[in-house]
Amino acid sequence: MILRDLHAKARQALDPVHYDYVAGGAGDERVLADNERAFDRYLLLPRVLRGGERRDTAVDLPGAPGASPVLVAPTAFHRLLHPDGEEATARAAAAEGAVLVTGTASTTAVARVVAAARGRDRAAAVWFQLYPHPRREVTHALVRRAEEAGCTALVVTVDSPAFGRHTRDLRNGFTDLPPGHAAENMRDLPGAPPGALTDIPMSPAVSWADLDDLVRRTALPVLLKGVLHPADARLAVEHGAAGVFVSNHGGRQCDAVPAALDCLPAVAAAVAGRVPVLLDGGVRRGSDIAVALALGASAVGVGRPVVWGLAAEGEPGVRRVLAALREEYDHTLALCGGRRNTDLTRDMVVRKGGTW
Ligand SMILES: Cc1cc2nc3c(=O)[nH]c(=O)nc-3n(C[C@H](O)[C@H](O)[C@H](O)COP(=O)(O)O)c2cc1C
Ligand SMILES: CCCCC(=O)C(=O)O
Repeated sequence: MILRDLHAKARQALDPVHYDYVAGGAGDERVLADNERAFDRYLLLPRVLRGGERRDTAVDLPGAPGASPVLVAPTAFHRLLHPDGEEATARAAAAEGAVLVTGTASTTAVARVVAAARGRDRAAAVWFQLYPHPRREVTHALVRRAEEAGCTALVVTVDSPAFGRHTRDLRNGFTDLPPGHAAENMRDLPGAPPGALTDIPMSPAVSWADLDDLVRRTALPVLLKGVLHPADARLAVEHGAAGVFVSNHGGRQCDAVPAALDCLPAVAAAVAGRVPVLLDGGVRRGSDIAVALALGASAVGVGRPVVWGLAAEGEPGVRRVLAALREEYDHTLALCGGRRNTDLTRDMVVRKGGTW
């Protein structure tokens, strides 16, 4: 309910073109719709008489011990959506104990984002989402910026060998950031001065060799974001990834893929507990988190709900979103007879209308 209210408020507050940028997806927005709908296809089967007075929902993630199971997924251009921008998001995430995945396409430089988070909680974990650049030296410069800023992991987005065709943006002609906004992490790097959306270049030539190069080059754990095929999940582990995000980019890339949730069980089986599996796409309720964790995720990311909270109310809005999800999840865990996240097991999820 809180999430729905904040979404409505954000819609009122935002320029319709910017609203469409956030809300929209690729193609006919089939995947966008299915990400949320997928959660309606799964139900929880609680266990009884085995809970406890206290619950512990914290999870140990790479570079983020004792984190909330709800992460802030990377979303671009926060200053476009609220004047306090990424720094407000960072303070809110830190206050709620949530890992912030800050993006390459940030309208605030990564050093300032991390400083804002650490100003609120000295132990706050900020991960840097990286779009590998077609020129390796630019990728390396971005990684150095993230390392120097104090990020504790890299999240390499691998579902974007090409820019997504966002139907609403094409219709609205949304190609440039308004004056006064820029992708600050790209500043003073080789390439065009950052102002157009496509100044974050994406390359179909990025390969596993580039991942190997990154893993060799940085001491930070490297996670992959945008893995759907179990064979790729296996390769990711073999190439040294410290975690895998099952994600279809919120329905913004290929509009003919399964819902993220539907890909989770096979990816979790392929990874077989060797590294954490995370999921994003369509998570809107505490029970969605419980279903994802039961199907093999260690934690979930939320994208649009965080942006709606930011656009509607700034830092307090983001806090409300993260707190509501965490509290609802904790309540669901209690109702399922669990004390820890790992008490939610595969057998406690059934398909609607059927059983196992
Ligand atoms: C407005 C917007 C911007 C995004 N920008 C990025 C980005 O820069 N890098 C990235 O890896 N994913 C990006 N994503 C994808 C999110 O990280 C995430 O995968 C997706 O939003 C999750 O789905 P949800 O919005 O249903 O929670 C973006 C998503 C949205 C909605
Ligand atoms: C312009 C950088 C890409 C942002 C993005 O990933 C998205 O809008 O989905």
